[in-house]
Amino acid sequence: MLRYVTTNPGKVREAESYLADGSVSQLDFDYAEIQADELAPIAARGAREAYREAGGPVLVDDAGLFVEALDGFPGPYSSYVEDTLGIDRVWEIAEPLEDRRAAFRCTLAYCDGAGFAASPDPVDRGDRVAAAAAGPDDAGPDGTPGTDGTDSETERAEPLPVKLFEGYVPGRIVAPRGDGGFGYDPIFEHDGETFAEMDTERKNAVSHRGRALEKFAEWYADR
Ligand SMILES: O=c1nc[nH]c2c1ncn2[C@H]1C[C@H](O)[C@@H](COP(=O)(O)OP(=O)(O)OP(=O)(O)O)O1
Repeated sequence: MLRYVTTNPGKVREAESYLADGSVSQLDFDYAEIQADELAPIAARGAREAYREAGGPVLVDDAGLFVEALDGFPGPYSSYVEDTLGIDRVWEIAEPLEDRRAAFRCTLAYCDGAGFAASPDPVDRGDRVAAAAAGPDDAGPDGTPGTDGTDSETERAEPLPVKLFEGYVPGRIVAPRGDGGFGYDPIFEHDGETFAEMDTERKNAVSHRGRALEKFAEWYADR
C-alpha cells in the first residue's frame, strides 16, 4: 500500500484521481521540513523520514507559491506565511506590484527503501539501501544519493534513494475570488480563472500538483 504523506486534505482530494482506487491511503504525518530555497531537498528529506515512519512506500508532496517580483517569496515558506499572514495579506503585499506574475510549484518525493536505476527485484526490496540514483529527468539535486550527506538520524552510510517528480503552473496574483480549492487558490489566477473558481478536475488538468502526479502515476505504473 502506497501512503500519500500530508496533513492537508486539499492535497489528498487532488491526488486521488491519479492514484488507483484502494492502492493508496493518506498518512497524516507531519515530517520535519528543513529550511531550503527549493522544494526538492525538503521533499526528499521528508520522504526518507516518512518511509521510516510508515515502514513502506511513501509519496511526499511539498508545494508552494512563488511570486516573481518578490524573488520567489513565499516559496518553500508558503505554509508558514499562509498560517501567519494569511492569503488576504499576501494579496495586500502583491497589490502594489506592477508585475504580479507568480507560479505554483510541487515536488513529489517517492521512497520505498530501494533504488530505482536497475529494475529492482521486489523480493529483495526489504530494508536494503541501494546506491541507485534517481533519473535525471525528474530528479532535483537531492534525488541523487549522497548529495545531502549522511542522514544524521540514522547510521546509514548513504541516504535512502528518493525519486522526484516536479510540476509547475504559471499565473498571477489577483484579489481573492472563488470558494473552491484550498490555500492560496483564491488569489492565484491562471487563464482568466482563479484556482478557487475551478473544480478539482479542471484545476488538476493545469496545476503544478496535477503535472507532478501525472509524471509520478506514469512512472509508478511502469516501474
Ligand atoms: O494547489 C494549491 N493551491 C493553493 N495553495 C497551495 C497549493 N499547493 C500548495 N499550496 C500552498 C498551501 C500551503 O500554504 C503551501 C504548501 O505547504 P506544504 O508544506 O507543501 O504543505 P502543507 O503544510 O499544507 O501540508 P503538508 O506539509 O502536511 O503536506 O502552499
